[in-house]
Amino acid sequence: MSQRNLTLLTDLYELTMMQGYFKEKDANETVIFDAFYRSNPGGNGYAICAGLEQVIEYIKELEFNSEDVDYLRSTGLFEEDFLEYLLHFRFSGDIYAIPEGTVIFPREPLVKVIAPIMEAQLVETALLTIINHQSLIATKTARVVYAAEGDGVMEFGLRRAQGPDAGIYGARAAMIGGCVGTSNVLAGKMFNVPVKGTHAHSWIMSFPDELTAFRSYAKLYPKACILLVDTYDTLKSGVPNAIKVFKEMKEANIPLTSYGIRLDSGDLAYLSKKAKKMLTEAGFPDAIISASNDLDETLINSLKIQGATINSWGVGTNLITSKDCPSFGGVYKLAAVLDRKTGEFNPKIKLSENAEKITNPGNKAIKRIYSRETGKIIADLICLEGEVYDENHSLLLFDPIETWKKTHLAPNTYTMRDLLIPVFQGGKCVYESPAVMDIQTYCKKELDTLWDESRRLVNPHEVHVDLSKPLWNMKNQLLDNYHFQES
Ligand SMILES: Nc1ncnc2c1ncn2[C@@H]1O[C@H](COP(=O)(O)OP(=O)(O)OP(=O)(O)O)[C@@H](O)[C@H]1O
Ligand SMILES: O=P(O)(O)OC[C@H]1O[C@H](OP(=O)(O)OP(=O)(O)O)[C@H](O)[C@@H]1O
Ligand SMILES: O=C(O)c1cccnc1
Repeated sequence: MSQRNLTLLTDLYELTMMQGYFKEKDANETVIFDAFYRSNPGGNGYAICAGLEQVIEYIKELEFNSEDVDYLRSTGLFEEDFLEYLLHFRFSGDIYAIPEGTVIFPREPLVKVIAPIMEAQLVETALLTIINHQSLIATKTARVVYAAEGDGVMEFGLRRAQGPDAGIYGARAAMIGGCVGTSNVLAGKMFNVPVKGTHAHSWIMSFPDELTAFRSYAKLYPKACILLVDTYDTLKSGVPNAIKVFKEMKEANIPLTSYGIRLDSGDLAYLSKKAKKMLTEAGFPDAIISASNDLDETLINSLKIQGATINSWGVGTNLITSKDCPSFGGVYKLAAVLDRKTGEFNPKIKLSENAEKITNPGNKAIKRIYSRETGKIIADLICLEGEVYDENHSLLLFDPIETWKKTHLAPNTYTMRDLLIPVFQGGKCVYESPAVMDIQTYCKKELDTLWDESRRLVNPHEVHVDLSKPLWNMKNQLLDNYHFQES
């Protein structure tokens, strides 16, 4: 929540390293850090990035107050000159980021921080916790919404979220990923997104009988009258009583605009088909049949295959916790250090036994390449800042590991777009976050740029993320230099 001071929301080592930079190094040395992730969550073919607005709020409000400094002093780890520096600390650097709601792929920088090393180091933890959480939930939601094949998906997870923050910002991310509404009222207010809901079993149980409970609900909420039919017996009591109430509404000339039932237990395929038949025969073919009960994309997909007649889905636990894949795995790595003498960035690389974990050095940009004919993504190209491409020329892409795998794009058959946009310049925010519902609209368009092969839930086709020749050369040069030093 934006009013809180999140300045100390960091791992202790960021602060101990900051003090080290302050004392042992040129504290103002400008560096580049990249935030990126290594593999798509939950076996998905892509991810949706989310959380930038909260990162921006966090950076804008970064400020150590005297209580923060007193607390740090009490740890006994920090010296007075450093604590004094913290009292005047402000973020003064540049940040580039991929806008929220964009389809993203592994290894591409989602956020690039160019700042004095002490500042760039401090923001690592909060930036990652925000981006990792919201991107995870937005991606999970995109899968659930895909399985629902155009039916509305409501986010019902607050009660099962891992605490208030996960509930609030998870709801925000779920809206970005495509939910039609959330049951979370605070999220509705904070982000100006639709709030939706039905009623609980307790409502039915608090009345002497189910019919009276339904009648009372319909009287109060005739315009959004979804009745929960499984408290006692779905087909023998719940659905017949709901039909009775809908008939009474019809007879009283109350317009039946948004009305129907919610199933929350039992065999949802069987019950929905039976309920649909009963509602249709009673003259209510357009009644909404919504379902909930530990749903996720796999179950929704299975229910579709079984011919379930459900057309509205309430999804809680599995979505808000991303239960099958509980973390996003975004990391934040040093990519370059400015050489004050030359004014050039010296690229830095992190080595690993695992080729996937070797970082991409330098000051980078990302070009998204689309087919001019279909508008679909062909590949992403990570290149060095300043590389110039011309869509009127041919383009040769190659796999950065299996370099013999090449794709040749003929002139004028593709278009290119820069993914990273300026967010902070010299410490000043230069970007205004769109409204969440506008991000959702943008995200839907983004998802349309994926081939269906990359959207399918199981074993999706991986979109290629290639390196430009200059970046590939730089990376290999650094690897060679390292091995040369070793030998
Ligand atoms: N036709 C179906 N195919 C696959 N899964 C289903 C089907 N119908 C329901 N499910 C799912 O099976 C799981 C268990 O449902 P089950 O009916 O066993 O328990 P329940 O009726 O929810 O009992 P409870 O009253 O304790 O909630 C839920 O996740 C539910 O969504
Ligand atoms: O199953 P989820 O995907 O997590 O969706 C949210 C669940 O929360 C409610 O159940 P709960 O038992 O908490 O309350 P209720 O009495 O309203 O059913 C609702 O009926 C759903 O089953
Ligand atoms: O409004 C609902 O039906 C609802 C809200 C939260 C959790 N389960 C259901």
